[in-house]
Amino acid sequence: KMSASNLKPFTVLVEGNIGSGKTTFLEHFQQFQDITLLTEPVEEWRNLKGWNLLDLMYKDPAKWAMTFQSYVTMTMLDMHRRPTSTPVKLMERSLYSARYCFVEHMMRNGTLHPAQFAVLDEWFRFIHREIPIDVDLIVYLKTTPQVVHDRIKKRARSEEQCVPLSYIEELHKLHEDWLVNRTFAECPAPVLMIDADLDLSQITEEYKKSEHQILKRAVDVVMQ
Ligand SMILES: Cc1cc2cn([C@H]3C[C@H](O)[C@@H](CO)O3)c(=O)nc2[nH]1
Repeated sequence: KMSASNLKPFTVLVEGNIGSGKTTFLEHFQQFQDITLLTEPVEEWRNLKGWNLLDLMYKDPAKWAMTFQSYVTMTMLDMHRRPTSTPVKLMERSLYSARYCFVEHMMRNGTLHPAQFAVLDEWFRFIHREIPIDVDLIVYLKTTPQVVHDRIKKRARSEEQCVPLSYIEELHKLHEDWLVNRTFAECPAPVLMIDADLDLSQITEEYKKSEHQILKRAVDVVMQ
């Protein structure tokens, strides 16, 4: 029974590298009224009381990565905890990709000082232990670094223009280790992989496949 104030909607995390088409994927599901879409709050990261934390972070990572990632953590927790009245909730990225992809990368490459990493890691562990975060499915938009690097250039989001291919490659490897190889971190839900290298015209077929899986699983879960 799909109660109106749905306490535990079927929650899907949409994960993938920068430029992998997450926002486009979410927009595809706007056609369904039974789904709440929560896109990544990039605009909040670009304007917190007038401060563009995203730009500050890209311009001087050593100085601003900690500030940026701690604000990202708060905005992600806000999204996880957002009550929805629909039976299905799609979220762009998560506390998990925040910790296992971005923070992990910034610690490994020395952008985050070990003491800063320790604080962010403790925040993640505390939240993970004390606050129920429900995830039922992860849709992984799998891409190759060169393809998304070209898209980032085309998309021309100003803050990202200096992002080197090496950064995209490292983020790709962390997504693969987390969601595919399962080498270093827990995966909180089953993973549905989508070939997101496909360009817009071809990818709608790919989305339709996931549509069936998402809506079918959602019905199974909610009708239990
Ligand atoms: C959870 C999470 C999302 C996220 C995005 N970003 C960056 C990558 C992109 O340039 C931009 C929008 O996704 O923000 C980041 O540095 N750290 C993040 N952590």
